[in-house]
Amino acid sequence: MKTTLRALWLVFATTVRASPLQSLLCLAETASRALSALNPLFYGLFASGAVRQDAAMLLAAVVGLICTTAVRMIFEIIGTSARLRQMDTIGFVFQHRIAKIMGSIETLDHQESPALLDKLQMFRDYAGSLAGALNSILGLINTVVWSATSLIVAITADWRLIILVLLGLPRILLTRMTVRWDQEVEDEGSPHNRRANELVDLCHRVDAGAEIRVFGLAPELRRIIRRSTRQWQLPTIRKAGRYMLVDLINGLVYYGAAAAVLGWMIIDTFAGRVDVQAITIAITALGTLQVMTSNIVGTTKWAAQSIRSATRFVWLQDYARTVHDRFTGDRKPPPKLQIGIRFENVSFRYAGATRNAITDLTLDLAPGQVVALVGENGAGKSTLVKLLTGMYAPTSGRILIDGIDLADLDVTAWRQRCTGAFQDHANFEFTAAETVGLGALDRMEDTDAIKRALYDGAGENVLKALPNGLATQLGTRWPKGIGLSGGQWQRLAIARGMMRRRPLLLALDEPTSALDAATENALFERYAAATRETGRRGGITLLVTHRFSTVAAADTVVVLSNGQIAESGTHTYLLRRQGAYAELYGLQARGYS
Ligand SMILES: Nc1ncnc2c1ncn2[C@@H]1O[C@H](COP(=O)(O)OP(=O)(O)OP(=O)(O)O)[C@@H](O)[C@H]1O
Repeated sequence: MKTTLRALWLVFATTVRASPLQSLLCLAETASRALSALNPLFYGLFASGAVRQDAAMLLAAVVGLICTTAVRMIFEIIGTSARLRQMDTIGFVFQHRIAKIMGSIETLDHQESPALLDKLQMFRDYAGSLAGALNSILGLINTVVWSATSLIVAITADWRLIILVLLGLPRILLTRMTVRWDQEVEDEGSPHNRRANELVDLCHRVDAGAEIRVFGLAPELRRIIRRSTRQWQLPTIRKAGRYMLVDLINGLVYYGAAAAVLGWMIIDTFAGRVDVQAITIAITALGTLQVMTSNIVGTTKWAAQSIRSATRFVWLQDYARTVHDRFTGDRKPPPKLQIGIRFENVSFRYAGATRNAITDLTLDLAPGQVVALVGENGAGKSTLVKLLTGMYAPTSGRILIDGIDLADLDVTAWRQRCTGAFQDHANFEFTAAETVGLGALDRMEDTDAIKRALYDGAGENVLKALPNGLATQLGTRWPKGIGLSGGQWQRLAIARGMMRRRPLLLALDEPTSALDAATENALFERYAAATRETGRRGGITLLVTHRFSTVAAADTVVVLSNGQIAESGTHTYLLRRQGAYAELYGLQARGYS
């Protein structure tokens, strides 16, 4: 209930604040529509005036009808245009706010957890109704006012019309049930809709294009998309059948009863017990009462849909706030690391996973050290990097940055002191200068800094190959855009990581996987230089790699296995120890010889 009230307030406050004039005009239109409920009264007056040949009654009825119709029409024209403009404005306001919230969520859970993704999909599917939310609520208020007026007009004409009103009640009461059905349909359909959308997206993605063609996946993908779309729509189709049945039964009962009541009134009219004004109002009110029920049902469902969307918006706000409160402290990172970084009994399990990715891991990283993390696929190397950059919080244990729990640090400030290149780096399709410069927004225009970062990331050859140098647009999907190889993109990503000059943490998560041997060598020499600089400033370089040629130069090598430390020490120590590291090293050395 509290959430619903917050949702209503959100809709009201956002809409009125963003478009006050349009809100006022929409309200005026709503009020004017309620006037049409008086029409049966004027028809009755007209009929009575005609029978009695009373010119004053006739005139009053005609003036009344013209006035209500004219006022309603004028406000309808103004209101429709105001509503359309308002929906545009509010749609934009909400889109902007959604993008802002999504961009501000500090962690990655919402991009990986199926339950959260389904919820977000549902939110996106119905977010459009937020734009018309205030209007839907005004529509409901209008219907209620109009219905109340119609009821009073009908009942004062003849008490028997109460029977018809009562017959409309079950349908109105059933609305509660149908609103619940709507909610169920949305919940049930959303995972299938998400799957269909993602697969359609996959079909358009360049990186999936080759495999889709080589493996002839198109028909299979089409089949899954069709099936998912059917599963998404099936609840709606089933629901439509149920609605039709409910409406049919209600309609039959209502019109059966209406015929009986009307017949009864006609008999009374002929017997002189009911006057012509009352029977005219009754006949006009018959349709009105049926429309009234449909309107109440329709506008309630529309308003309920809008409130559901607004409630989901509130949920998104709360989710972002909870993540913020849980993951962001207010302490600032130190200017220079004195003690270093400590993983203290850290365990971590991904949302929905059945086992830990990291289990009870304790590890000290001293300031100025180059630490290499090695281990088989799935050992937990990238997870450690993500924990260290605050993308997730440990399930248990702590990560201490110079003695301060990462949970107590302002994560944005901490990230500003981190840099690196990531295994699943992004290919930002901007100009080459921007693609690299994004690594330090405050120096995006600094060409010398960008060139230096390119040098440090062994990316100067990429620059030489670009027709317009740093001004070259990257990505063939854009006019005059240039296509790059995987290795070239990777070198730009590394250069981006080199833009930040004084990081406390330089995290390089398999930065050379797509590079050739010569580039890799050049890169390592420059890493060493960058690392020395990072080290002088008390920074730590964490290098995740499968290539042991790099590992030998590290101060400490940590071998991970199943989310735990199998062994650690210098390269020489580990070779002497003849454990897992020595075995892996030997295997790779034999592979290259
Ligand atoms: N987003 C995720 N959700 C659930 N489980 C995940 C997720 N990412 C990784 N895992 C699991 O966590 C474990 C550690 O994965 P991680 O990516 O850290 O390994 P890694 O050592 O970096 O592997 P690789 O060398 O292949 O990159 C694996 O068992 C993996 O299946």
